[in-house]
Amino acid sequence: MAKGWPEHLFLVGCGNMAGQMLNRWLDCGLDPSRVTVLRPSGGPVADGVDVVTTYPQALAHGTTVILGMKPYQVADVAAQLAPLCHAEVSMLSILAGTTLGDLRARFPATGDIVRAMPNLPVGMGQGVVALYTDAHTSPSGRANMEALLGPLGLSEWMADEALFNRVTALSGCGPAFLFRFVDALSRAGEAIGIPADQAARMAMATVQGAANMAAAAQVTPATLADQVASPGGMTREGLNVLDADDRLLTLMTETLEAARDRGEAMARGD
Ligand SMILES: NC(=O)C1=CN([C@@H]2O[C@H](COP(=O)(O)OP(=O)(O)OC[C@H]3O[C@@H](n4cnc5c(N)ncnc54)[C@H](OP(=O)(O)O)[C@@H]3O)[C@@H](O)[C@H]2O)C=CC1
Ligand SMILES: O=C(O)[C@@H]1CCC=N1
Repeated sequence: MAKGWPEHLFLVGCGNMAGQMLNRWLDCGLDPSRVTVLRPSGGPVADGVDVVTTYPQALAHGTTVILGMKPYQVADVAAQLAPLCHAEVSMLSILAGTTLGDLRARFPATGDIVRAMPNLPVGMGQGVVALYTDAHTSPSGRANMEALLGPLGLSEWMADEALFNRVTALSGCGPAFLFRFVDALSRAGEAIGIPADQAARMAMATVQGAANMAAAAQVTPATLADQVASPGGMTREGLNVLDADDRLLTLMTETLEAARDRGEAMARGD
């Protein structure tokens, strides 16, 4: 690893998620000539990045492989990729519901293997990346992955792999849940009579401003909500709807549980 970047980066799949990661790395100074992307379509990725549709003859020492295809493709990919892997190859998997043990079994000769769960805002350097590895990964391997993932946003090691599907539900899937919320806020505004285009603009700007404020605040989001709500005023009436029988909390808990359970089913091969 030189200056925080791997000598070579080999991405297997580069769609919505891995594409955001790569864009951020390139924006932050990764030399595109170090990057090879394997994607069946062969479509271009970025200036200077080599795109291939078949596997190379070998992977050079110092290569970091990113598994960025769909989880159900791991068996097909391993059949072709595992023979190329060796102790001087590191691997970062972003496959949801695919355990480290499964990866070690499919890529037994690989050196360091790290499981990561990013989310889409990594493309802006404002993502969240959960990480997990085992004792087979060297301290330098951990440090190298931390350096690679640093430009993507907040990254945190999980102490227990059992937490991985749970954190995937929260931060990996989380952007989709927030996008739904923005859409619902906008459509609810329209439902009470605000012109649709204005409701959409104002909902988006409200969420953006409120999220930025919450991130910078010295108090919790729960306290901030109370600061908006004047006693006897409008906000309190609205919060009473969200809070009745813990309605919003229950909805969010059920949402995360459903996503978590799907990850656990995927890990069982269902
Ligand atoms: N989307 C998200 O928000 C998140 C996704 N993930 C994980 O990221 C991974 C990819 O998801 P996402 O980016 O949404 O999916 P996409 O469908 O956008 O991208 C999949 C990529 O895999 C490539 N591909 C398809 N078949 C193969 C194959 N047989 N061998 C190698 N590559 C192949 C595709 O090639 P081509 O470009 O040619 O079509 C494409 O580049 C998943 O494992 C998912 O669990 C993790 C966190 C968040
Ligand atoms: O939906 C999925 O399975 C992946 C995992 C997190 C976000 N997308």
